[in-house]
Amino acid sequence: METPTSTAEPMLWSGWGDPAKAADLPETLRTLLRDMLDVRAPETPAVSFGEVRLAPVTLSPLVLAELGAVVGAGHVRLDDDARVRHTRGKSTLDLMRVRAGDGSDAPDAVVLPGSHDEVLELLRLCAAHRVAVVPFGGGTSVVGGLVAARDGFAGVVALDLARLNRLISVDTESMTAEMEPGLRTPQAELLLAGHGFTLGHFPQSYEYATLGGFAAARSSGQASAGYGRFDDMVVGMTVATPRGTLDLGRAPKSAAGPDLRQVILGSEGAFGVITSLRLRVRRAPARRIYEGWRFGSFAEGSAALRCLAQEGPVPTVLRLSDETETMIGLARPDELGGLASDAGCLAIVGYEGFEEVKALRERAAAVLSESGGLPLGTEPGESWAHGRYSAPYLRDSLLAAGATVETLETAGFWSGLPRLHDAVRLSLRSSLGSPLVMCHISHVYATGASLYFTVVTAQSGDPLGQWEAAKRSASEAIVAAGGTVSHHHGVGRDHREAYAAEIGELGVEILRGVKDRLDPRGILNPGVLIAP
Ligand SMILES: Cc1cc2nc3c(=O)[nH]c(=O)nc-3n(C[C@H](O)[C@H](O)[C@H](O)COP(=O)(O)OP(=O)(O)OC[C@H]3O[C@@H](n4cnc5c(N)ncnc54)[C@H](O)[C@@H]3O)c2cc1C
Repeated sequence: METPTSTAEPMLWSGWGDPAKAADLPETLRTLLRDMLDVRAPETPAVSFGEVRLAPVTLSPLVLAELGAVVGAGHVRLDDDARVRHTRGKSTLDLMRVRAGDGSDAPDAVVLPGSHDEVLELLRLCAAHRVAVVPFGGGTSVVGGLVAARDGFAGVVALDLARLNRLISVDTESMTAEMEPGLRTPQAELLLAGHGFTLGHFPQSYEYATLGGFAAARSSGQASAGYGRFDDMVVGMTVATPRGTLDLGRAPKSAAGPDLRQVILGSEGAFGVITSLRLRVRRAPARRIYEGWRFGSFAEGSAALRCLAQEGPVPTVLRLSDETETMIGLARPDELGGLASDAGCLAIVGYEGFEEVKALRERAAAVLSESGGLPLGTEPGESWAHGRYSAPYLRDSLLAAGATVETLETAGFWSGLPRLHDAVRLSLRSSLGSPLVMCHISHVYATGASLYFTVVTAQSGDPLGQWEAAKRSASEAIVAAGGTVSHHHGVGRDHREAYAAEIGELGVEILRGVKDRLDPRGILNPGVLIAP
């Protein structure tokens, strides 16, 4: 059993990430916002921490004492700091609400269990007292996955899994590691590095998101072409539910009926709390090379990526920015807003591995060249790798400057991708007037790919309503164009209606049936995934 030696700084309560890394807006971006989007400073600046309005704690002292008896009184927190930091997630809407002083979704208490058995006991108590429970990993949900419906409940607790942060064991022969859900990615990587392994999961939320959150929301990292999505990495898991324990995954693959792991993956805390994961690991690579390729158009670049995804060789990182994103420089955060003069679309192609990297790179280069790509060398790739986690810090500065910036993502089959790309852009433009809409192919498969959109627009007098309406219509456009409402962010509350449209009434009934069996009193994340 190994525990991490370092923990990251607590996340900024009103924005993203480590407060020490707050980013100023480059002058080029300020000009762009003013001249292109007519962005003006907001009339009301963000509130200070002390001005966030929290609802009074409704949980009775008796219930709080019982929770404390399970985890130890020091692990039940009622202070404003803990409550504010466990209010919602990190979507732009979440940030706007808290910056406006709205702490109405704050949990009554934050409870930190230290073992699977403690989680089981907490769930039993909360069911008995009808207390809603929000499993809380890194708090980086961008789909409203951390907001519980309060109606009919005696109160809400955030079940923070940070103390479940051990590497339990490594099976070097099977190349799997059993790890606890509260491990943040840097901690997990550090522990695995001690054994020469890596997970290879590098989402943009890398610094703060946890293993449990990745499994619960079916996350996908920036190197998914090579290492796979997080749900591909999960070979086993233990889940605490109000009805008892589920131990899933006794073999890598099985024909023994439907795979119940798939019921828990993506269930976003609505069916149970993941208390340990058995994960496939890879040997930590000795070589990493990232490079840039330019294509004449998004269509040409997409065809090249499809060719690699279908015929191989498949690089570890494979992404392609559309013309607008290439022009703004989003794929090269160090030069953001510099308005690249050469037209076309930038692809970032990365290789991680060992001796085979050289040959792989040569074979992939031949395919990319034959598909019309122009090699740009490693400089754009290194620039991308250097700035890959910095964009979320800029979002805070953009918000403060009066711009709404948000991302949304989908996936579809290759044949439907152009239609999906057009449909989302059209919908965002018709809702928002003249926003800046950028897109890249973020994850590729043999049969299709994921499209990841970044939208920047001037804030209206009601920025929350403005984005809610735009997001609703974009989700409808995605479903109508045959895409999925989420490739890797999950459902939460924000995508609930669109998800229901995607799976149909019968699909929702199946989920409701599972929930009723595992969580008969409906205490787990009420309102997330399916309507309460
Ligand atoms: C700036 C930014 C960048 C992002 N980039 C990416 C990206 O590149 N790729 C990507 O996939 N996602 C990305 N995300 C989304 C987010 O990081 C992922 O959804 C991630 O999986 C959430 O992990 P978390 O630990 O923060 O979970 P949380 O946000 O704490 O929880 C997410 C959901 O899972 C539930 N949950 C958490 N832990 C458990 C558990 N142990 N058992 C059961 N349920 C649990 C919660 O109740 C909630 O519904 C990004 C988010 C932000 C803010």
